[in-house]
Amino acid sequence: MSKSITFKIQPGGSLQGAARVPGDKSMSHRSIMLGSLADGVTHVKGFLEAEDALATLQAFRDMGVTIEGPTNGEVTIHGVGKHGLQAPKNPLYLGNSGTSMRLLSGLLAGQAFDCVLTGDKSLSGRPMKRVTDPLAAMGADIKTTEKGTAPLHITGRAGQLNGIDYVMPMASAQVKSCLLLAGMYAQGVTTVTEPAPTRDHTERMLSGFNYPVKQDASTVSITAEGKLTASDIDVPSDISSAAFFLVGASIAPGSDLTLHHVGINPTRTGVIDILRLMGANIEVLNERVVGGEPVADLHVVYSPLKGIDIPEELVPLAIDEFPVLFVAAACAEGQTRLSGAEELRVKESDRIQVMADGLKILGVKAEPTPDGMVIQGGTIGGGTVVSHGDHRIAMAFSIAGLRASAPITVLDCLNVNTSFPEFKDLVKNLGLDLTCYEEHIETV
Ligand SMILES: O=C(O)C1=C[C@@H](OP(=O)(O)O)[C@@H](O)[C@H](O)C1
Ligand SMILES: C=C(OP(=O)(O)O)C(=O)O
Repeated sequence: MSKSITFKIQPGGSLQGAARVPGDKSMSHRSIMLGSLADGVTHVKGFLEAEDALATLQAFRDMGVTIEGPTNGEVTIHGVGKHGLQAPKNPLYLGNSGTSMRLLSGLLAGQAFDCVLTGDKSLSGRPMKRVTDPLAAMGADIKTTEKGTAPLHITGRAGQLNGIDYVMPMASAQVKSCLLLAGMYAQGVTTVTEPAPTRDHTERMLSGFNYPVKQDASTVSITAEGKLTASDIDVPSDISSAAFFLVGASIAPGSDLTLHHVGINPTRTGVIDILRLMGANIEVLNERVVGGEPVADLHVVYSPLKGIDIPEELVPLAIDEFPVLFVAAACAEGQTRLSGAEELRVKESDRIQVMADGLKILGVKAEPTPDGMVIQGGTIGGGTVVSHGDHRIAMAFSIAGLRASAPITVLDCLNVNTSFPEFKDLVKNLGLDLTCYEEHIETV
């Protein structure tokens, strides 16, 4: 038996009140990784209790790390030190999580044991050569399928990795982080240069654990000369989860919403910049720094949006927010054009094609291009769309219901649990008329 989840959304409504969305997914992954490799005990608050981050947590338990929790977002990690991981008895199953697989491939390349990384159907179709090629140049031994996908068979090359100077062909925080983690086990200096700024949580958290990392403009360097000292971590709310509500309140007349304690690291705030360029009314309040990461409360009030050409430099800073930004564009007056976003085609689904298909079903003029989309704003109708098992597509089409003229049914929503299990309850409490149907399907 397998489970299938369908969301049915009645049209209209507005988002009102205040909420704290769950913890940042990127930081939750990294808190487990660095906490496990640290000397001492790390306490994490605000940990994201969703499938992706839990897959990372389970992987480290499988490698012998004692981890207590999560209980109400609190996790206690009994660090085993940089060289203390043990060989897992079985392949490490990483579910739907690209971050887990790509970061772990780097971290495990230089260990004293072999292991296999596997994932679900979506993760098993995502490109891994982007990490295994530069890792091979460092001396790693990782086998992929012929297509360059998982499962990854890693032969541990303890003491045999060498630092490289790598200029990334794409703006990817996962590739950058993978190489930095491998660099912690390599001889000499590992240097990564990015073509555009991407999220820097790995660099910040390494510094928070007292591990030396050198940053100079678009280049980050690391060596094996260092150790991680346990450090308490307070994970703020995930701006990528907050984005659904920022867009929802911006498009639904009558909305007035405050989102508390949201991470506003400048490498993540592209969604605020893009929405403001479109005319959104978003205030950033009570800015503060918590555990080396900037945090604020976000106040958003409905405001009519207009179409824009999205500046390409904002793309990596809003990379996970495009599904819901496409919904904002569909509600805006005039045309919105996105380019330079070909990375969207290799996420949990092809987010350009899947969003264009769904928007067309809802009567929106949306034309996919190889690296983006052109959307003519106007009205959103009703219909049945498919999320293709992609959490962000499921949540984006749910938010579209706020401005739809007829009910929207979103099929295949189980994967919302990978990043935001509380989404359906929270969005309902704030004003969206969403009903969740669960079906059990016979599998052969
Ligand atoms: O490093 C991270 O935590 C992430 C980086 C991004 O992926 P890419 O590096 O593939 O852009 C993003 O899409 C993903 O959700 C999380
Ligand atoms: C792309 C995403 O995550 P990952 O790459 O970790 O699967 C996401 O959460 O939108």
